[in-house]
Amino acid sequence: MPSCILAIDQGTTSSRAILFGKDYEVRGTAQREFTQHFPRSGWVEHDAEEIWDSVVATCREAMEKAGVSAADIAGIGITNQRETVVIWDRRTGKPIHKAIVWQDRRTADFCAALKQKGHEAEVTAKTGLLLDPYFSASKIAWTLDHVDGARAAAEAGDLAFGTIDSFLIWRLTQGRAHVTDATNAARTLLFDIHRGQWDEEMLALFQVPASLLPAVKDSAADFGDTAPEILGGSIRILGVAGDQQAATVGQACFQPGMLKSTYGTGCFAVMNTGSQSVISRNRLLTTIAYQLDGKRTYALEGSIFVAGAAVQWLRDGLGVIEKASETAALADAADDNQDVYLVPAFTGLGAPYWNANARGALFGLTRGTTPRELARAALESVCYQTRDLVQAMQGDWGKASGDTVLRVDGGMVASDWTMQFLADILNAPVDRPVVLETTALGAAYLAGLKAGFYPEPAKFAERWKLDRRFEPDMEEATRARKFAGWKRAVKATLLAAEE
Ligand SMILES: Nc1ncnc2c1ncn2[C@@H]1O[C@H](COP(=O)(O)OP(=O)(O)O)[C@@H](O)[C@H]1O
Ligand SMILES: O=P(O)(O)OC[C@H](O)CO
Repeated sequence: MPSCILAIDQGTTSSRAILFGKDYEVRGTAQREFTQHFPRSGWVEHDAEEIWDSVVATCREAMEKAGVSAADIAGIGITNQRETVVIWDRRTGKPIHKAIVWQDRRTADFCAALKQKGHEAEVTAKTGLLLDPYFSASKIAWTLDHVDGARAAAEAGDLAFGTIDSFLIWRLTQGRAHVTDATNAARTLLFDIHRGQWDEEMLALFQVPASLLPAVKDSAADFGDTAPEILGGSIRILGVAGDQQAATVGQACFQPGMLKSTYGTGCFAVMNTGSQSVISRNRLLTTIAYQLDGKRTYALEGSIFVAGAAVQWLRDGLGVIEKASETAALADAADDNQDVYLVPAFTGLGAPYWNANARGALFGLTRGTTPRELARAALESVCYQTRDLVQAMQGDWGKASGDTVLRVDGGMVASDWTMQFLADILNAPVDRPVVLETTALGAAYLAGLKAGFYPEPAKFAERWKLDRRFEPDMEEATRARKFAGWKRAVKATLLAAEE
């Protein structure tokens, strides 16, 4: 009898494999970071081969640690960094270019030109997204136009496009399945989220041949079987969702109005809006939260490109910390009389500003500014950005106001300091669950649901357990002053990005 589900969480900075048992307990886990390539300002690439190696290695390691074999695994759930583009040759399975990562802004001009021609309204109406380089379509077009012979090969049907889930499934099934799920398709700018189909007009607009595209399935579906030699036996792939959607599932945000925010490299707030696809008036995205039995559940999403990445910058760029966890002590010791703001627009600004040309800025520096104030500014910037998103959501969805409770997860929520400041600046409670690996859990749940290993959503929701609730504890005047300072800093950053 199978005793667990294997979740593959292929994130922006690392790949993880986690085995979950019948009671959602973690039976084995492995994690591997991989190389980030920054070939030019605003460009971010990954080596899809390195990603593949990291995924296989972590799966094998987690299985070994848990002492399980392929026969013990009821199914695999895959969750992934979204939008990132891999294009490979169907004949060899080899990528034709490095993966262009969601953070990459190289197609900013291409998107701006389409916007200028007035295409954004139709794009948003169909896809729920905006004309921004964040999403896959312009990155696919770029690859086809910059790799020798790629466009001709695509037109001849020799190439395949996929987000990371799709690429991994292709490799795991040794080319037998070219598939994705609706949540990942919904991030490409090529998918009509209302009809649940690839859209001819979007394909024409972005000059993407239909022959490149994977088949789109439910989030809990039969995605193919792994080739036996990879994990020591064939395992069924039964769940797939983009990582933010998987976290929404993992946090059991199944009711309309429920809101989660995940703090990894970036930060993504997703609110379930049920069967209703709410079109935002505040520059949020409309997306698919999950699709089960052909039925789509929609969500509003606010996407911030830099959250934990600001902490990584303190560590790797400035070298002022050695470990991410040092930021809390530094922030605690920061000088209260210095109002230092970091606007971490390293790869532009996401929701609700959507400015691909903006670049990061620091405000309020004095001779007395030290790494302490920088660390505090980095942590605070993540919280200010969340408040921007929550306010935008409240504007779009009245019910999320007042008694909003935010369910948080992701690597950065280990920071109590950040979570307290988040509650303070939102003036709302912040709930951190016991299980922080909600992304992987969500993917495991989808696979387990399909396998009949896990029960229906309502039962799954009952197991959600609170680790700690952070209650707001800041004077209104302080909150207002600090947030007004943030707004001024953003305004100045946007001004500096104007030509
Ligand atoms: N204690 C901490 N304080 C602040 N930031 C942290 C802490 N622990 C981890 N982080 C940040 O969280 C991020 C890692 O989160 P994770 O969910 O693993 O990201 P991803 O899935 O995007 O790779 C890193 O950017 C790291 O800097
Ligand atoms: O890898 P993460 O957790 O930062 O998530 C990346 C998002 O899916 C990008 O849209």
